[in-house]
Amino acid sequence: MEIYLDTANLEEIEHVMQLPMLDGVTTNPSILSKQNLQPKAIMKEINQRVDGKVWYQLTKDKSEEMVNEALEIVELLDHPVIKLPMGIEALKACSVLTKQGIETNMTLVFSVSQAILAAKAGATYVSPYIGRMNDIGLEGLQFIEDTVNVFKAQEMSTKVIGASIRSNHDVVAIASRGAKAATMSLKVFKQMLEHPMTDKGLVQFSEDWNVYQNRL
Ligand SMILES: O=C(CO)[C@@H](O)[C@H](O)[C@H](O)[C@H](O)COP(=O)(O)O
Repeated sequence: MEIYLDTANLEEIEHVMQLPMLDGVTTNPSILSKQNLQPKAIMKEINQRVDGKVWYQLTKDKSEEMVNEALEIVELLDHPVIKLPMGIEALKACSVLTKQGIETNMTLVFSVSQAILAAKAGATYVSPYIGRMNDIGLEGLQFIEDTVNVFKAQEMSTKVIGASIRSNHDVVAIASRGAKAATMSLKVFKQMLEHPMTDKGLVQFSEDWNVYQNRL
């Protein structure tokens, strides 16, 4: 399973990016807007700190402009993934970028039919937003399962990446339903990593070891 950090915060990225299980960093306009640098400057800074894929979401409306924006960003990154917000113009741009060998992600996908169209346009990934679906009473996990099943049945190679993930339990739930990737905040990543019983066990082992060493 691919695991991404959903952030443009350089301190957060430096804090964990050396860990080998992280596959890169995903961003979107809201995430970038929290920084005080121009978007291209932030993307370059992220790229310097990440040994993996760096995802950038296009901001233009028309497919031609989207393709041009994507090509400018691709120049700046070692392993770019271009995110396109679901829509007719994005589908057109996606297919152009795919034909040029650029990895793409159709984001803001909220129905299986949208996911099918994204896959047909050649998207490398589609992003269902689990948290935001659950917030409005939709079944985020069922959606992941249905999309994975349709892709399997149709032999479509597009991967499902779970986005808008709110806890480590969401990560496990989407993994067990066949999502190939997840993107999450540092908080959720830490939830995946840490457990109070691990901490308690470490303290106990260390105390027992010290007692044993002092006795010898
Ligand atoms: O779509 C991707 C990655 O494919 C993400 O970067 C995605 O934009 C973010 O996970 C969401 O915007 C975060 O959603 P939320 O936590 O604000 O509900």
